[in-house]
Amino acid sequence: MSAVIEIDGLRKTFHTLRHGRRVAVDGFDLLVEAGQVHGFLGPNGSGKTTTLRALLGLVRADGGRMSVLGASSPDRLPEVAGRVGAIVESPQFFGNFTAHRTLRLLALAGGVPTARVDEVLEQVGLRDRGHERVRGYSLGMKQRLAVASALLKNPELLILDEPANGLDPAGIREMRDLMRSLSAAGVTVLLSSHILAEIQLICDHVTIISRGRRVAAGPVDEVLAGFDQHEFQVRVAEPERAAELLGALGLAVTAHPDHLRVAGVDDPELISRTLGEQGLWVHELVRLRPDLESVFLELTGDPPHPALPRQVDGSARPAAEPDDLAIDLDARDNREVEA
Ligand SMILES: Nc1ncnc2c1ncn2[C@@H]1O[C@H](COP(=O)(O)OP(=O)(O)OP(=O)(O)O)[C@@H](O)[C@H]1O
Repeated sequence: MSAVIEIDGLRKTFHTLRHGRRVAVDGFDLLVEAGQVHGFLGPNGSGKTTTLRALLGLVRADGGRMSVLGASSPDRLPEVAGRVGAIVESPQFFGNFTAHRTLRLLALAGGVPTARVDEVLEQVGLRDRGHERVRGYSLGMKQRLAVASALLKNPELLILDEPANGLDPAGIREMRDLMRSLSAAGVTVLLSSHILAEIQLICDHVTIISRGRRVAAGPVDEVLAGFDQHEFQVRVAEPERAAELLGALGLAVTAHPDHLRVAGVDDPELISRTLGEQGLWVHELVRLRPDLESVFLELTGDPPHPALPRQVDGSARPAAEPDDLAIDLDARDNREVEA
């Protein structure tokens, strides 16, 4: 498989007036191959947005090498820009415009045939609502409109920063279905998120970042398998006796109010046979598989906490920290103080 995104040893440090030096990304590596739906997972402030911005030439890196679709970034980025759709900064839409008009204007500005507008509206499931004003859209619909705008160029690679952030369960489901259909259509997707269950549902590969560093990477199943404790939940009539019997086999048994957890088991038959031979009948035996949540906690030591929604219309932007407000470090205005 060919590499679509390669990041090798990326470093970026910001300098703020109050806090001084802030290392945002610290020797970070990322490899995204063609056809992947790749999750870029990390807690708030771990460096996801900074990485994506550096990759897309929106902020200057201090070190490391990056390439997108084989072109080194940022110097040769213009050569491949037409093949990449990205939503890293929250796009602002005019509430008075319809989605159709919004996309038509973007298509005209970008030299894209306007026939593409209906296609992308169809692709993101907004075709029936395309002639309504954006003002009346739900957050999920605005997110889909943002994705539609990134799809206008028919990109081979789609980069999305927190596309599911702030969405309700129905919106998250819609976003998941959209990502799946894009992937089926051959688009490589890199999406950042701190919604672990989402990554698990949407993505086939994942890279986990913590404090600016990669802490795990690989196929989602493999990353999870590395954390499998071979653990089972057991419900049985006499849990104390059962715990003794299983403990005597060298298994790690922990008692919970209405069940036992038994770790270190390769074959669950060992549990049912051992207990059955002693007349203890198992009435529930469930394999406990690790989910990304527990992997994430173990790797980062930092529970993900729900961020404020990063809305695509900018109406509910997260409050900036007071020191950031004072010197306005928003890189989009090129007023950040770089290392
Ligand atoms: N323009 C800036 N000026 C100063 N510090 C910044 C700037 N942008 C990011 N940082 C700092 O760099 C670190 C990484 O931030 P970044 O936004 O990349 O994290 P993130 O993983 O995208 O977080 P979130 O999930 O909250 O968006 C944080 O400590 C952040 O405060």
